[in-house]
Amino acid sequence: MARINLDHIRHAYTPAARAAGDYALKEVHHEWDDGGAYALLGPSGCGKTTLLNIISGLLHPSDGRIEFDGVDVTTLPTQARNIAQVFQFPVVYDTMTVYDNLAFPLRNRHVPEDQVNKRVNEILDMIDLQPMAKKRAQGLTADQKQKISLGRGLVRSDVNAILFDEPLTVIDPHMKWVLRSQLKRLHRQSGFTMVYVTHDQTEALTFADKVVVMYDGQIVQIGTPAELFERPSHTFVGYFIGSPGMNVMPAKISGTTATVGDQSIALPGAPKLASQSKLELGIRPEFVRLGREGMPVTISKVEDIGRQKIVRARFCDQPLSIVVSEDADIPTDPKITFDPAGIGIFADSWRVGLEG
Ligand SMILES: Nc1ncnc2c1ncn2[C@@H]1O[C@H](COP(=O)(O)OP(=O)(O)OP(=O)(O)O)[C@@H](O)[C@H]1O
Repeated sequence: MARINLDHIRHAYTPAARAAGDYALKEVHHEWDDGGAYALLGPSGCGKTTLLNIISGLLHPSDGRIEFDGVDVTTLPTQARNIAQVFQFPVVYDTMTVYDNLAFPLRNRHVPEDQVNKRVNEILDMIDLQPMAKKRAQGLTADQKQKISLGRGLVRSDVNAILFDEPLTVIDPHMKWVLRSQLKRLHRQSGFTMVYVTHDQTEALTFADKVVVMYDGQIVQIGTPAELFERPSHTFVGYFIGSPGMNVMPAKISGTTATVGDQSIALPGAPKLASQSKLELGIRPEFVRLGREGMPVTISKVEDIGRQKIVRARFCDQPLSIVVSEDADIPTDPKITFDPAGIGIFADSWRVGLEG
């Protein structure tokens, strides 16, 4: 397993790149722990695959260096990086049996046959394909084939890292849940360094210890699922993580008071603002309290989602979502307050600290 050091990496697909906007991947400078489970999460086109391909060696970055355990691998081809990869669509040898497909990476490295047998059987149990071990891969369904691809990615125990590129896309929803939990368990048992690309927040949050949120070619935050929820560093993280996402509204700040429309909101401290910039107040729907006291809102819709209700409202001419418990009373003259612990102030989309 390896520690992965991304040292001032940038990548542009156009050779004459100059401006920041020319780069599909803007500067990335991070060190990822040996044995960590990282999910690269973000919308289509934000640069996840570009970063993954730089780690795997399919792509050489325009600038910067990449190291595995302190060894510079920036210009090494994929084969020389000792990694396993699982792609979005199955890559299997149709004429081989399921067993032989899984054994292939081990036999290729001359692992003794008794160890091959032990390891392949462990993986067959894990991906639930033991009954099909002797069948040729040819007649299998797409999700069975993808399970073989996943198994092949996991079968070796001597790799630097395992890279997954949206590996559960073709898997049916129930099996997706099962495989996600198994991957998590396997990560805990094995201590592999894993990097998992997805645009699905549930996949990222259940799989990863650390979620790497990407937006517009940048990493906007690396954090545990709880950190991303409680302290989003960027408004994008606020509304991409969580359902519904964080409420973000334009605000004016004076000392420890934020003003939204004609309403004044007391802050737990004065924001440390450097210069005039676009200022916003962010608050997750779970931290908005609905009752008979506070600031007036107009409710447009109440959605019952089982144990909770989502109240869609307007506050100072801005859309506002509120999460309340399923048995909560919805007042006829609704008012809201903001839990100070849940308020964030953002300048040019980035969270600013509060004094005190
Ligand atoms: N081979 C290429 N040549 C030119 N531009 C590319 C190439 N590959 C990707 N891009 C561009 O680079 C940016 C980042 O793409 P990338 O595939 O890394 O994003 P992504 O987050 O993985 O998206 P998706 O989830 O859709 O795969 C996009 O604007 C994309 O159009």
